[in-house]
Amino acid sequence: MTKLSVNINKIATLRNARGGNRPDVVQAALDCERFGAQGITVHPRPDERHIRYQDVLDLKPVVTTEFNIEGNPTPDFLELVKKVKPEQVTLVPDAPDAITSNAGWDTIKHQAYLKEIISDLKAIGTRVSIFVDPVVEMVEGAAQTGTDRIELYTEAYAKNFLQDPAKAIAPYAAAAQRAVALGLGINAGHDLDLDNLKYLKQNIPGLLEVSIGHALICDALYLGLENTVQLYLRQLQ
Ligand SMILES: CC(=O)[C@@H](O)[C@H](O)COP(=O)(O)O
Ligand SMILES: NCC(=O)COP(=O)(O)O
Repeated sequence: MTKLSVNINKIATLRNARGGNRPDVVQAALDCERFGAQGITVHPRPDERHIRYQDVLDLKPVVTTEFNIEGNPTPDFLELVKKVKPEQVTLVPDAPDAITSNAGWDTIKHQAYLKEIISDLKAIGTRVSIFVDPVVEMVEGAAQTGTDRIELYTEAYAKNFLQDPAKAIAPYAAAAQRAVALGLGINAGHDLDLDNLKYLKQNIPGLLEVSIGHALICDALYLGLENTVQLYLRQLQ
């Protein structure tokens, strides 16, 4: 079974646009769960452009599915994660000014750095996933860090899917096969949508979780949040 974790970053983007509490991020998370989402993902960036650290603190006591916190493991981020103790933390190498996540970890160059951070996070009982490109050597490096899972960075897949699905999925299938052989759990995310999700699911055996935000929230503007969550869930059946 592949779980759908709804990333609610863009709910917070809309809320922050006017300075009030509309839409209510906590209520949106609870509604996504009520509509069938099996997880809630947030990515509190250093500039708090969307999800704020306070949102994470407000969400933790009320989220009843899996709570996944994504971010670059800065001291402030790690302090927040250790305070909240989510079911999962997903480490990404984003620069503070990145417009969005745009690369996976170099798990060979940063292996010692990641190994130490992952050990600390696992010690608090949080599952750790790290964001990686679909490159077998990066998957092999990830296995050496002690991470529980990898999250395959699917921007390239999404970009190439419409033109040539088989070519787009090939590196992901190879990376996933190596990950399974190394005992790593497989998550995936970034730019997944209603066009490309089913093919990804069909071609990545053992895919445990997809975290989807931008396209899902955009779709919900036209199709409604409840309907949209259930449309995404149907792609994973
Ligand atoms: C890691 C990843 O690809 C996404 O989870 C990321 O959180 C998207 O960030 P923005 O919502 O800021 O684009
Ligand atoms: N880890 C991917 C995620 O949480 C959402 O990415 P996107 O769907 O907003 O591109």
